[in-house]
Amino acid sequence: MLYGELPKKSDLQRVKNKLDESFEVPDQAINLIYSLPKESETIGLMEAAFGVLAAIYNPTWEKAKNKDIAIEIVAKTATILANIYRAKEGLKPRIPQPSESLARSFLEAAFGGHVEDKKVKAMDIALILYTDHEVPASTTAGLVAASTLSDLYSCIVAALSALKGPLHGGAAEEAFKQFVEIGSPEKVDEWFKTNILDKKKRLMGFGHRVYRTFDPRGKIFKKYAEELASGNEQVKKYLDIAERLEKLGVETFSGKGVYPNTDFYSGIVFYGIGFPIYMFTGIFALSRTLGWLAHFIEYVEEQHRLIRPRALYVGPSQRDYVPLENRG
Ligand SMILES: CC(=O)SCCNC(=O)CCNC(=O)[C@H](O)C(C)(C)COP(=O)(O)OP(=O)(O)OC[C@H]1O[C@@H](n2cnc3c(N)ncnc32)[C@H](O)[C@@H]1OP(=O)(O)O
Ligand SMILES: O=C([O-])CC(=O)C(=O)O
Repeated sequence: MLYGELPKKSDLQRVKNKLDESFEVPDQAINLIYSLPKESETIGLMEAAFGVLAAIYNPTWEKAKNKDIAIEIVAKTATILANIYRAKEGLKPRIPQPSESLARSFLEAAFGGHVEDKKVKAMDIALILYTDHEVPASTTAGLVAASTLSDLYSCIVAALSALKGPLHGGAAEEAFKQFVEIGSPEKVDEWFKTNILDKKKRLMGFGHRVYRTFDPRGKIFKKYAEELASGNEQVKKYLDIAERLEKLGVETFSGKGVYPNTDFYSGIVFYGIGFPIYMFTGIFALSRTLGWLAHFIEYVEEQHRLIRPRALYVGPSQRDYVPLENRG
């Protein structure tokens, strides 16, 4: 993602070492997370923590250093997100430790002990599937910040703020909330009729600005949701609800090119790994951080220009200034 080529063994080891030695974050970032109310929203907490890192590190752009800073940021994102979970669950702070994968280091820091292989594998796949997707709203927001030569940590804050919305990265949480609201597979049809057909609500986890067919990542998430559902009745119930809802959604909306997107099944995977709904967008962010950084660095190093759109003024050509006291 960062270097444009698959690494040689020695390159991979160098990147892995850099990642493993970068999990520490300044105490002020962890203290800030723990000082805020437990109900605080996850992406807001990530923005706050990254604001602290931006203030303390404030790195300048240097070709020789940018990619190393990117790896440091990915490691620190895992630390921040694991500790947001721990703070919200009333657990003590814990720094991720080196392991065979970022997925394992992150999960074991969050949950505070050994995590079974099938959950680590599902997390690893989720980190890969969400890593990058061209220039969606969050990447665009971060690119605008990067184009001003703002520091890389601040660019992440910009990207996070756009990711959070339910039309973008927040959709996995909204999709899963639908499954919870429905409650059982036999209630899907009635819920769909009332909410989607009659009240004309948007079916969350469906539709995409680019795809006019099934999002290929959704099929892979579904496969891992199925694996996590085996032996877990609660996950199986949500999967059954999702499958029925998917069928009704495709029957109703495929004519408009609206199909399930990557967020439709990902929440079931995150829930199956053991995370509550409030973590879903944060996990998306943990994965997408690498893709964002690759875009920012490529843009600044290879085609840098300040991003500054113009607007076409369509109002009246002449307006007189009326003093406040004369405005009625
Ligand atoms: C990782 C990601 O960010 S993936 C996207 C995650 N977001 C969601 O799942 C939220 C739900 N989806 C949506 O709101 C939209 O599909 C978006 C914002 C993602 C993309 O929207 P656009 O490409 O701009 O589609 P647009 O809003 O123009 O809709 C086109 C038509 O499809 C319909 N449509 C699009 N998405 C949906 C949906 N989820 N449910 C019902 N109808 C939909 C619209 O009502 C519209 O119908 P019309 O032509 O009869 O008015
Ligand atoms: O590409 C988009 O518009 C949304 C996105 O980030 C994704 O699908 O991963």
